Amino acid sequence: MSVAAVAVFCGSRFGTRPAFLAAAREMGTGLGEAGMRLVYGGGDVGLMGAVADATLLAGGQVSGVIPTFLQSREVMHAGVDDLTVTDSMHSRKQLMFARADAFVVLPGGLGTFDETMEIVTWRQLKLHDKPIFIVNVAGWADAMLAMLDAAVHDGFAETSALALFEVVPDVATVMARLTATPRQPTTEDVSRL
Ligand SMILES: Nc1ncnc2c1ncn2[C@@H]1O[C@H](COP(=O)(O)O)[C@@H](O)[C@H]1O
Repeated sequence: MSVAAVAVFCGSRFGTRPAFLAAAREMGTGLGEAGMRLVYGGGDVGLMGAVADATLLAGGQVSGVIPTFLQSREVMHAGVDDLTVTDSMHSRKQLMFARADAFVVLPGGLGTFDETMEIVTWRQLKLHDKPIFIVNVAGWADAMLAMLDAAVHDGFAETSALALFEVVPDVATVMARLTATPRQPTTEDVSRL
């Protein structure tokens, strides 16, 4: 069975290039059409909102997880099937992790970098073994990937750290990989965080 639920990390802004919004919409449409549930940050802003809107438009299911203090800043999405309000950023991230079988990173800013590094380092610590895909739309992730390469070059990470995630060029490729990826167990992972 392929993955059932996919957490998407991406920007709360649209970014400057049209390719970013196009990728977010394509991602949401792909998940909806594939019958995979979107797990995301629960906001109705930027690329986050665009992924959720496109998933819903394609007939898909959406789980949003938003902390109380961001409810107004990220404009909690009123249209999602299942919206959970958490008491902290940490519990938001933990719940998103628990609900997802795989992680997809689309273009974004500091929050997206934080979420990406956390889920990668949790895998490095063997707290989970769920697949992580970084979609390098229009090269937006080049600088982040260069930083990781530098960590290996400078002796702060093993070369094997670069295999904790997979870099794909576009949404079509990540959808093909998600479809081919068997579902991983979820509950045991959560209890160790
Ligand atoms: N420090 C943060 N840790 C986790 N998540 C964060 C943090 N700062 C912002 N976020 C969330 O990430 C997404 C995207 O943020 P961008 O900065 O636009 O990439 C958003 O839901 C933030 O709440």
